[in-house]
Amino acid sequence: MGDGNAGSNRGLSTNTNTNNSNSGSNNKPEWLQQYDLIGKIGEGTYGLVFLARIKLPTTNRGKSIAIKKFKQSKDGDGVSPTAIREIMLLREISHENVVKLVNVHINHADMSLYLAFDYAEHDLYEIIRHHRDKVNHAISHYTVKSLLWQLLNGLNYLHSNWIIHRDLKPSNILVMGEGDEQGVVKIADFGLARIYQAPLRPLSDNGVVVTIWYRAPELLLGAKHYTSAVDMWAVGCIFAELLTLKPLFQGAEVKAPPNPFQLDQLDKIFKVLGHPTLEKWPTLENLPHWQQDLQHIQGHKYDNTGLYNIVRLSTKTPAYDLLSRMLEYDPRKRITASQALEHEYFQMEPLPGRNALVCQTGEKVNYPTRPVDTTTDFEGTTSLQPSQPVSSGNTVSGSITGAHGGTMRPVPRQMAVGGMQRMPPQGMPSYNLTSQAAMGGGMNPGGIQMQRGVPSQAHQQQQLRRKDPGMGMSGYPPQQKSRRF
Ligand SMILES: Nc1ncnc2c1ncn2[C@@H]1O[C@H](COP(=O)(O)OP(=O)(O)OP(=O)(O)O)[C@@H](O)[C@H]1O
Repeated sequence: MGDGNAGSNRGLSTNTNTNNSNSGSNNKPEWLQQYDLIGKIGEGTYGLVFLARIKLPTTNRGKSIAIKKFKQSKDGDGVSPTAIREIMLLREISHENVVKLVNVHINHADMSLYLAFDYAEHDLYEIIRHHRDKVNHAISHYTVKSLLWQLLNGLNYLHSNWIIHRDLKPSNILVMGEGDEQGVVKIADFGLARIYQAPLRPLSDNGVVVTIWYRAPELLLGAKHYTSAVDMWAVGCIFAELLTLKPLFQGAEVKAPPNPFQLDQLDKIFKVLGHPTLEKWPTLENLPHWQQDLQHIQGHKYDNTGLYNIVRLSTKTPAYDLLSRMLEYDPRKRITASQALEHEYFQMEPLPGRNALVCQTGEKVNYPTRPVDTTTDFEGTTSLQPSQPVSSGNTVSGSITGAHGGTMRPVPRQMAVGGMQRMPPQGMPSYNLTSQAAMGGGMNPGGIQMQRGVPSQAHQQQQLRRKDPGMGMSGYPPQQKSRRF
């Protein structure tokens, strides 16, 4: 990888062996033989996400893993040493509410990158969609509160470690399916924007559009520097979406690099919250797009529709109070993750719990498992075995189906043509990647322990139960210990 020291400096055993030859059968690169590749589960700005199982003989045998394959940058310069250092830092991040990066693999030939994460069966995008489109009723107060508390808890940990997520949105907030961690929230995708040093624009040219719906007003107005407050704005938007099942501010993105004036998105925000004033947000006038805002927007009359109307909460409720503090215009006044965890909303019944996927009564809530496209391999083009049973619950009996017979997600967020939802079953357009035959030299290949695979238990058969207080949560701030977790 050209920068093997990045890991060893962090006390990791980086394997800088540049032997890219294949070993074993099936013409697979050495590192890939640790896994059974099941199929593609998603596509984002930076690449494709695959479901795989650990198959080598260790205690983790059969464990589901999400492997995120990063595209080559447009100029084909691979992964920079700086990016590698960032990634190795991410390996040290460890918190129950943050998805675990379990391994890093590099294709030395073109420096393409594969990150292996713990697999989570659900995400907030799908949970919200399920309630909105399938069951047609709101998410329970207990579940909303438990999801939000855990999201804030993970975020508080990241912020305490000087990591700003920058791209929080429902699909990046994962929720564990069946098992010890059932119903536990895991923040995914943190730190990746920094790796690519592309804060507001994706490198991708695959038609996937980066959503701006969760973007903080200071960024929309051209702020150059991120602070942790941008994440809190996104959490506010997500909180509202959990309550209403609809994105709070659905603006249309202006696509002109770098960081253009996002008129429509700002307009959507101002319609709900009113136009910000210099009195409430004094540093507003220093923002690069403020003048444009004056020209384009200030003439508009914003009849403040009222956030409370949209989320249908009385302004006197703690839930509304917390939400409005998250959606405070001035980032310096916006509530922090640690303050939010202490908010009255979390002190009152129903108290948040560790397993968010149960009702307050303890009854399980069933959500569909992730659809898996078993026809797409790591190259994004060719066919895997046509139909494999997917034992984490994704019993796949076709090319793009889920356990409940659903198809791949319909066009999500602002997904444009080329996103997986519009993918024809035959596969995806290919992109530049050295053939698997050239792959190898997995970084820290011993990073995960493996055993020969056995199928994992059938999914969604066990009754979900609320976990006891204080169960095995790592990294919780001391003041949270008395909570139900
Ligand atoms: N560890 C994981 N386990 C299970 N699914 C995952 C995991 N990480 C990501 N996913 C899923 O894979 C899909 C694509 O994720 P990815 O992060 O690449 O894109 P995104 O979040 O949809 O968009 P973007 O990359 O533009 O932010 C999403 O549905 C996401 O929930």
